[in-house]
Amino acid sequence: MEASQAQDLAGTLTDWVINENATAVSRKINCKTFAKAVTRINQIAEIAETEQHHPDLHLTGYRHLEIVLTTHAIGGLSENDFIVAAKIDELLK
Ligand SMILES: C[C@H](O)[C@H](O)[C@H]1CNC2=NC(N)=NC(=O)C2=N1
Repeated sequence: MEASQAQDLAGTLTDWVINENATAVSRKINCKTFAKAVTRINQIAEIAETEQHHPDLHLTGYRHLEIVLTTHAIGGLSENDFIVAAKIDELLK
């Protein structure tokens, strides 16, 4: 999709940031424990498998999870990224 459309959609997702060239959106969550972070990863994996659209998940500092969504097939953002982002937001709220 066009960068301007991606920026508009990203603007509706308050907890996500869009990168400079509008090719990815990301959200960071701080979990209380390593085990809770791994539970989140598994819940997000289930959404990804259902949607057949998969985020990059970075678990660092043992309990800080960054979720990055981009559509690898096009090297940019697609509607699928925003669908998965909304489902992750629903999970986390
Ligand atoms: C066939 C299969 O659905 C595709 O290869 C999917 C799988 N999940 C994917 N996830 C993401 N983020 N980008 C893709 O291009 C992608 N491709």
